[in-house]
Amino acid sequence: MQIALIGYGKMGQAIEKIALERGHTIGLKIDVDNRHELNEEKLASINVAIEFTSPHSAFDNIMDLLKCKVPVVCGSTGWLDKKEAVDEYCLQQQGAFLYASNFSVGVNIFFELNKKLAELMAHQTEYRASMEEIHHTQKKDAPSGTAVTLAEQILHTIPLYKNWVNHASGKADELSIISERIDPAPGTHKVKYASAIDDIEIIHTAHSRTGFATGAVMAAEFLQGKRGIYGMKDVLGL
Ligand SMILES: NC(=O)C1=CN([C@@H]2O[C@H](COP(=O)(O)OP(=O)(O)OC[C@H]3O[C@@H](n4cnc5c(N)ncnc54)[C@H](OP(=O)(O)O)[C@@H]3O)[C@@H](O)[C@H]2O)C=CC1
Ligand SMILES: O=C(O)C1=N[C@H](C(=O)O)C[C@H](O)C1
Repeated sequence: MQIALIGYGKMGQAIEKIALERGHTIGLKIDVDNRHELNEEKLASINVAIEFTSPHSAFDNIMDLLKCKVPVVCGSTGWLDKKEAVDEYCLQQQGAFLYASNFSVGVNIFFELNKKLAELMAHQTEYRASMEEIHHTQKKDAPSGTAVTLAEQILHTIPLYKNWVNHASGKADELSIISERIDPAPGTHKVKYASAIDDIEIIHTAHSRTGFATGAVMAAEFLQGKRGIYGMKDVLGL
């Protein structure tokens, strides 16, 4: 498969390594200084583009790729207020789009665990839920995209919580997400239910970026030749 890497930072480079190991070729690398090369001519031989840039650039990159009829795997976080517009444009273009706030197999299993735990805790009113995420100091967005996914799952399942906030909240109907920035931290997420009697915690700790990069390449392999909107659940059959 011929892959275009949109964003050649920490994740772009990790993805390149895994893609080559899995027998793919990198046909195009786009970064800030050659952004003008994201055009139909340069993308002509590309099977799938993998976009890992930043919260501010992801939307424009995705739209340009869909316009050029290139299937897009996107891992950039912090732009989800525009996801509906992307999905709509993708369907209009009869294109293919796959977004995941976290591509690692472990975190996608953790998402399933989080939903199940929230179901079990939904009516246990003596417990209070809270979340914590820890990442490296270069991370641009807070809370992390993964933390937002986990929080949305809890809000969807436990009627008590009306919204999440990115600070310690004393309000009963707010779910607190605490963000810490420490080097080196590829990504740690904790969900805690605390009561006077005991605490229940689930934690996922990434040891490196290899899991995110491997999942992104698996997603690209899945998306090649498809149309429509997908997530990692489709790739992993969860
Ligand atoms: N879904 C997942 O599993 C994961 C998601 N992420 C997310 O991926 C994104 C990237 O993370 P990471 O690789 O660590 O970040 P980096 O800052 O290391 O890399 C981002 C790269 O994108 C480039 N870039 C910025 N703007 C544009 C643009 N308009 N067009 C093309 N390239 C651009 C940057 O260039 P320059 O350096 O010149 O600014 C940089 O090389 C973040 O949003 C992060 O949250 C990260 C890990 C896993
Ligand atoms: O920026 C990162 O590094 C990461 N970003 C993703 C997120 O925002 O959840 C995934 C992972 O935690 C690493």
